[in-house]
Amino acid sequence: IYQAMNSIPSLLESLLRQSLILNSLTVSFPYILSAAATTTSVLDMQDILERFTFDNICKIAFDFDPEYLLPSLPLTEFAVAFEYATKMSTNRFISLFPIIWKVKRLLDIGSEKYLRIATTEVRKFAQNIVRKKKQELHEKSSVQKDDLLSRILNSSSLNETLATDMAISFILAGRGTTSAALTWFFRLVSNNSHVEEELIREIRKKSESPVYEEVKDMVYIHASLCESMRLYPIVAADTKVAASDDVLPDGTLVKKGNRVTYHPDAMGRLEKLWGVDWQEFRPERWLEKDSITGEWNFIPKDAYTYPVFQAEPRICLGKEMAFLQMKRIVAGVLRDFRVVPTLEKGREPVYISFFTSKMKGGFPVRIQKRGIDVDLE
Ligand code: HEM
Repeated sequence: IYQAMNSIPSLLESLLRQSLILNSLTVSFPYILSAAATTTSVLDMQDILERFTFDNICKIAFDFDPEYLLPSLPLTEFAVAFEYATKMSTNRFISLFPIIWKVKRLLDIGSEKYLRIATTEVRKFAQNIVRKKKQELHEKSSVQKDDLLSRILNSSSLNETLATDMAISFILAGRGTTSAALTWFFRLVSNNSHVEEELIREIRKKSESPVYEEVKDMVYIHASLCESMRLYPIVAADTKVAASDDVLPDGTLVKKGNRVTYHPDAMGRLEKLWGVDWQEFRPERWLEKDSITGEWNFIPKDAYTYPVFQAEPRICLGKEMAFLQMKRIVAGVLRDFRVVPTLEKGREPVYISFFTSKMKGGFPVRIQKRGIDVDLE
């Protein structure tokens, strides 16, 4: 399993590279945005992005399209169950009196009863995918399948339970993360016209359907995404349990079994790390202008200053893929559309966190079609 895990980052990246012209990005997504641009109706951008990234991760990880991003925006029972299960599991973590949820679980009542129903629903969904995939591989053993699950099932002897757990992990890791990151990104960009102009300038230097190398090369988008995740990290706080006694660099004693939590949301707002202008959304803090060519160069921060994807040895396995996917979506959306939040002036969206963070109540926006060259003047 460990061997299979090690190959995941490059595998994910190459799978996304092959399907860079993502189906829903070329069909459903522009259709929904174009339709919204012809009316004054309000769209929940967070919901659209969640549907899109869910379809996308299922396609890449399992070669299965659940079609949650259709113009009809179908009801998503699985997504509701998944959301409920993550929320209630987080509540268990932060509960002051764990005995309460343990008793409820024992008696199968209240929130614990609903959690059981929701997790059964989630498991059933993932189990179906694994069973179908096994069947498919059995029937067409000579056919080389390119999705992640096929490769993992082919290269290791995972039992069904473990394969199902892995499928659920991938849905959890790939669904709410990039959609939440993009939600905050579009919100920040809509408030910062100079950033938006610089983004459009970069996007318009590339082709209309940028290929892998062009997407990789979009450094201003990359810096803007890093900057927006500094202010609104997707995993706001992350807890570890000490496997043995240890001493932290500042001398704090950590006993075996103690919990230690680090807080990327607090770290991203520390003056000591980011300077007096830490409150500003300023992608330029990640960039340097080449004195000869005038082009931007991206200057990464070390993972301990910016632990948004955690750090080695358990760094996010989907990091490169996530950037590639998010950059492609940003380029696709901003090239043609302007995303205009409809929150009343002065009302700030609320950042909430259940395992992964999101915008409370969704991100209501109007979509406007962008003029060809009007916006850059
Ligand atoms: C903006 C997007 C993302 C962010 C900010 C992010 C962040 C993180 C973080 C903080 C962890 C460590 C969690 C922990 O161990 O406590 C993690 C783990 C992981 N991520 Fe991501 N992630 C993102 C997108 C993705 C995507 C798209 C995938 C691919 C499907 C992915 C796959 C994984 C996997 C498999 C792990 C577990 C690694 C391990 O336990 O060794 N992530 N991610």
